[in-house]
Amino acid sequence: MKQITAHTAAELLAAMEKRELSARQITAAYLEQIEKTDRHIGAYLTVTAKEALAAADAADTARRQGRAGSLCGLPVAVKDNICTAGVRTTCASKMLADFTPPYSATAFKKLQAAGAVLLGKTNMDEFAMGSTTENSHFHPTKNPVDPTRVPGGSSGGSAAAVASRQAPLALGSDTGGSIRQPAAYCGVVGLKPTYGAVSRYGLVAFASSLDQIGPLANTVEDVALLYDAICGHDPRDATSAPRDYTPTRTALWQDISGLKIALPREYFGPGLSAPVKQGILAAAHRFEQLGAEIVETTLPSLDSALPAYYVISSAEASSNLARFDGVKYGFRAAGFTSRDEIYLKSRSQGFGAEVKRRILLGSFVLSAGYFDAYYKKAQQVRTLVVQDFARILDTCDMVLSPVAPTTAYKLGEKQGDPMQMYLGDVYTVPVNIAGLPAVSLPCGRDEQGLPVGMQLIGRHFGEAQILRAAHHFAQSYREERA
Ligand SMILES: NC(=O)C[C@H](N)C(=O)O
Repeated sequence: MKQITAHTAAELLAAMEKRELSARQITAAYLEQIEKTDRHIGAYLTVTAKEALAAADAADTARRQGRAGSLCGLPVAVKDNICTAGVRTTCASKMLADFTPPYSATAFKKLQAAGAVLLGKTNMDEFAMGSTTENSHFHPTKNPVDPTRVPGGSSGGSAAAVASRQAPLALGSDTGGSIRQPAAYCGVVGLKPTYGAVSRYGLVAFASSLDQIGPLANTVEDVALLYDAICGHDPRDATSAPRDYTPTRTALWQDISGLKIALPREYFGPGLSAPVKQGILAAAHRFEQLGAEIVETTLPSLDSALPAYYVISSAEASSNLARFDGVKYGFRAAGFTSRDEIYLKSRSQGFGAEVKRRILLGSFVLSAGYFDAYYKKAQQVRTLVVQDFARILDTCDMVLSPVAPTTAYKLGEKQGDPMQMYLGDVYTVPVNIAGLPAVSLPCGRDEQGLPVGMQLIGRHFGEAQILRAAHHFAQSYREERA
């Protein structure tokens, strides 16, 4: 018999439906796995063991009484920038190290309403700024595939939790690749939903025009299951899209023959490593064998999307993070003699180096005299990126793309070189800039056995279609490896 934690969420759900397993057994098994392995991985910042077992019992009761929601009894890990009422939500920052929110994010409320069980809160780069989870105030997270390497970021804790079987499902957030890149580095599946598909209410804001909450799991089906539970209109988020969301999970098995998949040639420029290039080309070939058509195309805005992202996201961050001033809530430095000194000392001591870098960069590009040259220009580039994708997706169903230029690198390798770190986001940020959905999933391994990821970028609200293509790909890829 397989260990409980070796199952997919869909399998666990089926086992609970047949009364072969209880939510308590499942939750206890994951808590035990956390206890055993998280010392070496560092995926979690907070583990809510007692509350999880109580929630599992409540889920078992609900199921017995015929009130089981779509995630009834399934454990889930939640990134620590998603507010959970009564449970510490730190954003992996000293600034919020003792912050317990009085309310929950809508996405988390939806999980609870569906019967999910919170296992704990996962590590991340401080305020989601970074690509390695090394920018956490608390500790770095290690990649479960090779603990000398980074798990990616900023949702590195969520990806590592799923990859090390410390959770079957996890929520992350993605501003410029923060779900997709750690999924790729850890060899799991992650979805960045269409901007507006999942409520941002209760997600601590980094860059409001780019942030989205999304699911991570070991299979495409589990990602679909979790996405179906969290998407939907929310009047508390003014950018949430009022529309009908049809379940994506049930559509996964529909045929994909005849799908048109675009492959822009700019992806293959300098910087793309050989193993990732091979993985993407092999994936394209596999899609052709599955009956899809690969269409070569161009994405001329690719190179300018990256600087535009860092201008826009930092500008928005400098404004969003102004609320952390040592007065209303969060960290307050000791030894001040004036109001200005509270601000100055609290922010100087409460934020880490990367967060300060982004605030400075953001304030600079918004300042009088520089606004037109940087911020306005970046917004113009944003329009070009939107137009590029619109042109491609007018005739093609989706775009096939690398997730990151390389596989997971060593801990500490890029820590002192922020520019190198930023360059790793070249393939993921255009998707946020255009507000499109994209799923990241494994498509190969390099010589050292490290996972290579690919992403499928869809039309706005085209989650069902990209998940379907990803599911077919993963099925055939797994069959071959087995
Ligand atoms: N937040 C993200 O999506 C990660 C991106 N690497 C950033 O630092 O902005």
